[in-house]
Amino acid sequence: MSVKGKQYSYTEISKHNTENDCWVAVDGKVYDITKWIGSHPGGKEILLLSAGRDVTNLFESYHPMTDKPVEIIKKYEIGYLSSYELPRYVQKSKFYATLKEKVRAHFKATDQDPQMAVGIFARLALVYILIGLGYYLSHFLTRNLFFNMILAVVYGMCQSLFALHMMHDTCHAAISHSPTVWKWLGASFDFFTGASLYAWNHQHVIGHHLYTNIRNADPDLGAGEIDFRIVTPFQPRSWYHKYQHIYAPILYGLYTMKYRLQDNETFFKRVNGSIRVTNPSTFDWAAYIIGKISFLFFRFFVPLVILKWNVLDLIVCFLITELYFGYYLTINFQVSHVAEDLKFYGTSTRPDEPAQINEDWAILQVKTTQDYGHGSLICNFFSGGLNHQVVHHLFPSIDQEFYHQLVPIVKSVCQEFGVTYHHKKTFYEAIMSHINYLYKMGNDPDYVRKPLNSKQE
Ligand code: HEM
Repeated sequence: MSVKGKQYSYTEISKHNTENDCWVAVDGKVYDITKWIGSHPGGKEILLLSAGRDVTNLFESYHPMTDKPVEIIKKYEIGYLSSYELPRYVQKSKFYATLKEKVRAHFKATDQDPQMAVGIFARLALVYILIGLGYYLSHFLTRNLFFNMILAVVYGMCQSLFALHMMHDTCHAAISHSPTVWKWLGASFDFFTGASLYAWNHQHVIGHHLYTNIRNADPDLGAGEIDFRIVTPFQPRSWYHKYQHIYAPILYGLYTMKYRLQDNETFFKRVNGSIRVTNPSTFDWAAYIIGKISFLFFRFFVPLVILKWNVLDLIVCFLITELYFGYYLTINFQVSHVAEDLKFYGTSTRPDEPAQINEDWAILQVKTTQDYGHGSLICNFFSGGLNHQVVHHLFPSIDQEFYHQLVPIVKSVCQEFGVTYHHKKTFYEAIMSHINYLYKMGNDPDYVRKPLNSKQE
């Protein structure tokens, strides 16, 4: 058997996940890209995150403007992938290729660089100033509890904008072409918020974006058979789910606190929900440890020891900031994916052989995602462009400032291929659609849709 005809299981390729031994799988083929890592224009960090995995859809969605990677990777082919760790998409349509062609033509015609929007550095500077100012005002300005509670909200807002304008674009390599810029901006997220970008990269880039709304694969849907919410047709219903439209949105506030704790699992247990975590580098470890120390120092040591805050006042203000930050981020993501008319995929329990999703990856992104508030500068700024979530999922490495330009292109290709593009006029409509969905899933057993997994159809 020739080397290229050899079959490899996912357990075999998962062992090759270091700089000196790096394999990936794309479209059912296995590639040993160890020699290419140092030459990758997108940097070695993003390849190491992908190492030892099936990265078909990352490979397709992170090179939207060029076919060069397809040519290069051919040289490194060593065989075939014989089994899968996570669900795989068994449909391949011309939808994404057609869309990418039109998007490329758009950037060429308008002479714009998708990762270098005009306002990009001004926006970055603004959110860095805001997070510093938010911290200063909420801790140093006054000792009046009432004003401090208001300022705690302001600080929560500053952290949210920092995450949505800096961290989120950075994790998707959507700011500049420099892997060094992504690395250091990413580390500054750990420093300023105490949450790990390395953990987020696994949850969001490797998990959520590749397996959107697929039960037991998308980490944003929660794992385990019993969850505090029932949002997919594959979960057992419990009596308390009747009230999930009331309590779930309240619990969303705990998200950032839970997230910081979950970082520890990512680093020590090497798992993030359904996603296997690869070995963190010394840099990742340093960012994580410094992030936790700076969090404890700035959020507790400075106010309690240096500024001599009353403990109870600090706890109240700390919780307000955190709850606000938690709500802001979670609601932003939930209204885009967990709402009426959106699709969910998967199986009730994780089988030995994971689900085959009878769908094309790019089309699934459109079916599982909704936009809101197109044309509203307020929605655009305060959501970090994620009111154009469909475009973001299809082109994660394109800067958020371009999303609104791409919406008409995506809509026209959706129309051509008969795919419904979901859009709510306002944020209020989007949020109500999320709450209604929670209500219907919790209260109407008939609302549970037919499973969309090919294995169960
Ligand atoms: C495994 C084989 C891969 C090959 C052969 C490859 C090849 C390339 C090439 C040739 C470029 C330069 C593109 C240009 O000239 O515009 C590039 C850029 C890039 N790649 Fe990859 N790539 C691979 C995997 C990946 C994966 C899995 C990811 C995502 C997780 C990724 C993310 C990026 C990014 C972010 C850039 C930078 C784009 C820019 O700033 O212009 N690559 N890659």
